[in-house]
Amino acid sequence: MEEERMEPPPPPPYIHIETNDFLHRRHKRQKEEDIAVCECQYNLLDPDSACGDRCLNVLTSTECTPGYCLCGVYCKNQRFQKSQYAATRLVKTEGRGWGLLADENIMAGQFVMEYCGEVISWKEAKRRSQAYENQGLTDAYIIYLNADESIDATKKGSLARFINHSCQPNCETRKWNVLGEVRVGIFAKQDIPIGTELSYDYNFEWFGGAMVRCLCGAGSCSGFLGAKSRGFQEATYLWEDDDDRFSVENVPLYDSADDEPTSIPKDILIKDEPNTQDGNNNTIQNTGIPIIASSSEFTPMNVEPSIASSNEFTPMNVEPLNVSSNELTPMTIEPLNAIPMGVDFTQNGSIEYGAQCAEDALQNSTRGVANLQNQSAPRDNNHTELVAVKRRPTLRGGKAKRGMRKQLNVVGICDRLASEVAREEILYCEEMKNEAAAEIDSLYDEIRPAIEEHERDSQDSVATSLAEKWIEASCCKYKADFDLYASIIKNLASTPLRSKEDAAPTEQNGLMYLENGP
Ligand SMILES: C[S@@+](CC[C@H](N)C(=O)[O-])C[C@H]1O[C@@H](n2cnc3c(N)ncnc32)[C@H](O)[C@@H]1O
Repeated sequence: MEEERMEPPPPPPYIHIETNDFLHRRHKRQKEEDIAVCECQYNLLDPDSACGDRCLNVLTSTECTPGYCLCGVYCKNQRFQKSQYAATRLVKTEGRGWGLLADENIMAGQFVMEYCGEVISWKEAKRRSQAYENQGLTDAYIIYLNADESIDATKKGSLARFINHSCQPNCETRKWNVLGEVRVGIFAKQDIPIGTELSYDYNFEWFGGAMVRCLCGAGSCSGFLGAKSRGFQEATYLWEDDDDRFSVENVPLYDSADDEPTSIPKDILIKDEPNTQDGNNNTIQNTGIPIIASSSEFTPMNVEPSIASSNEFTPMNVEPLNVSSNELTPMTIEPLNAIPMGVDFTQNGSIEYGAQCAEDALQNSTRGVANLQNQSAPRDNNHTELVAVKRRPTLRGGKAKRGMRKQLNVVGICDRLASEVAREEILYCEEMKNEAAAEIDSLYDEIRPAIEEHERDSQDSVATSLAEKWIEASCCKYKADFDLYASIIKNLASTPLRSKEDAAPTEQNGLMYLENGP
């Protein structure tokens, strides 16, 4: 007698959508001048002529705009718009909740489906992520869309929300420009036989959530979900003791025999499937479960021999300025601030000269540069006031707020110098320093969005050309600082001084004034 199979409880309800729901802004309307028109012309004898791999729009991950493509109805480059999804089915997995199987043979490069959900701001994503965690939700569905926005498929989403993570995935996410909006698609990285579980690497897309031990079973498994994502690095949480889903004992042992692609024989699937793909905004209620495989018989992941993932992020040292400008180099950039070389103020406002002071300053300056080169280097915020990887306080209007520090009263110093030439030299150096500082400030406005984008979405890097400009401007600023301080020291040491009474500086704007001159 056949043993009765226990039906797993259905997935928690969610609203099924097949286009993104914009919560914090309107859907962009594509302007006519922004429409990219390809040069394809449909040729009956060559189906690929209608916006296949050679189409200029396809090559730039842009979908053709209906009415503007000469191939008309034959255009094959409107897959997001037409929801041309691969056939898939839901399955209950062992230890990883629900997952999605290929329900047809999927070809390498094929568009599998769009990751749809609610488009929310990055701030809201952070808030929601925390709220979900507080509510005890262990499954996280928020992914990055771009520098400022995320897609949350927790309450509303497409079937892509069920695709689990693997450290050796058979799919990947790709961003496409569709009618002026960026949309995230799941694409097959390789041929995927029917019945194989679909997976992609969450590392670069996942916003994070409760820290979850990865059960993908791959030989090169990184141990945790999104282990390389920023969400993971920022995480401070631990999983519940009694949540055996995340316990070490339940991590499946890797056996290379499991590397063979597995598929679920159709006859073990319970055939009672509500159609979750037909149309938008269908609430999937607990009543209808898509085709479900018994968890005990299901060997889900199609694990491949261990090869380093090509999109693995490796922080790089910043090379000298002769790197080709069109190369993209992931890096952390820290704006550099004035570091007095050999001159400093003591608490009572007097100037101190001396080798130790100069050496400290030099060390701090070198440390600032070292931080540019090595992301993991400890940060010394005393001397690197604007640290790109941290959110900084801003003034109204978005301008960076400079840290409160004692300033060199150049005018006061010049007042004490008897020589006009010496005064002019110092004032000239100060002007150079101010120009270099202004250059850094204006460059910071340019580089900040790029840094933030890089920060939030490791796939996007700060362009090397921009990084080069930043490094160059930082070096100029260092040099200008150095020249100014060197000039002050030289002239103070070698030029006659005026008496304090003649020069007595007054206090202005809370600036420290030279009181204890020789
Ligand atoms: C986008 S959801 C995927 C669908 C989910 N399994 C479900 O039942 O709805 C991501 C969540 O699935 C689980 N998950 C995905 N991949 C996993 C893996 N390789 N190991 C363990 N849990 C995984 C984690 O709880 C994660 O937060």
